[in-house]
Amino acid sequence: MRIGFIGAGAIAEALLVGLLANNEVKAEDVSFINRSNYDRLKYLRDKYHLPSIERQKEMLLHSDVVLLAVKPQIANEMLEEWGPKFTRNQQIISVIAGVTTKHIESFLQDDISVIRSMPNTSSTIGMSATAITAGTHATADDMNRAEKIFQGVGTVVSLEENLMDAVTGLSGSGPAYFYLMVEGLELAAQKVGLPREVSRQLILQTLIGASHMLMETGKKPEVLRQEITSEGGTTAAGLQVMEDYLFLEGLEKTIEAATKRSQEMGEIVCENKKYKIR
Ligand SMILES: NC(=O)C1=CN([C@@H]2O[C@H](COP(=O)(O)OP(=O)(O)OC[C@H]3O[C@@H](n4cnc5c(N)ncnc54)[C@H](OP(=O)(O)O)[C@@H]3O)[C@@H](O)[C@H]2O)C=CC1
Ligand SMILES: O=C(O)[C@@H]1CCC=N1
Repeated sequence: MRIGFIGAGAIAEALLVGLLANNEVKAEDVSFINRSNYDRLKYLRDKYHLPSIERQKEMLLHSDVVLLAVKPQIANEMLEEWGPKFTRNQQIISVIAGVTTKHIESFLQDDISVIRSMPNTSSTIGMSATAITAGTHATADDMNRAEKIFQGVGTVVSLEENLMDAVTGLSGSGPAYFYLMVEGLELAAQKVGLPREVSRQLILQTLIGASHMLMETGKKPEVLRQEITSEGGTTAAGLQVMEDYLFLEGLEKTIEAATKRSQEMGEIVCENKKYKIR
């Protein structure tokens, strides 16, 4: 399989690392193009032993799979340039937040297969939670191929497109919510006297342990939480403060806001409105 990335940023590199590590693709079959950052292309070429930058440029249009990985505000400009060049024997996979398959299809000449996806940056270590959805001309075989690509970098669910904004707000942005939580716990741990290196080790193992408990015991989170919470004990004291500070309401608002932003970004791009970064 030859795979070409339009957009050579953070998520494109994360996907490449995962795909190479899982032997889903060979370095010699990978190409990247971007807008102007030549140093970035050189970095990728040297680090992952990719073909020369000139060769990559030629290869891109002959890729079996073309991954669209530019920022939403660039999507229309990129689609105007590249859309008419794609052909029916290619498969387009977009990771662009908010942008619909219909919108991408409107730039293509043929009944080309388009799949919209939402991975996250944990692709770098093969631990992404990815959702994919089929455009008008994507066949079951195309979906299988996309599923296989993303399985190389984590787990994959296949969903109706109307759920993709919610996925973007939940698991696309999701790692950031956990990173913020780790940052907050580290600061809090310092305040109660724990050195940073020690607290980081304890927090990370607690996070890993909790996610493995959820996956391996099959118990519901509320059951596992209750198992830790002794009456009148430390956990109850901590959880009470989380409740007082409206932790759950905060999470609800967080996911709502991120989902809404994905919808808005999609509308701005798909309806060609002026893009505003807040
Ligand atoms: N980061 C994340 O966690 C996730 C991001 N996404 C989505 O992935 C997409 C990319 O995000 P991210 O990797 O963070 O973005 P980055 O800003 O890191 O990278 C964007 C890339 O697109 C290139 N580019 C810009 N304009 C063009 C153009 N006209 N033609 C070709 N290439 C172009 C840029 O090149 P240059 O530097 O030369 O301008 C740059 O290499 C976004 O749409 C985002 O919604 C999806 C899932 C998770
Ligand atoms: O913040 C963003 O818009 C992108 C989409 C999901 C993760 N990062």
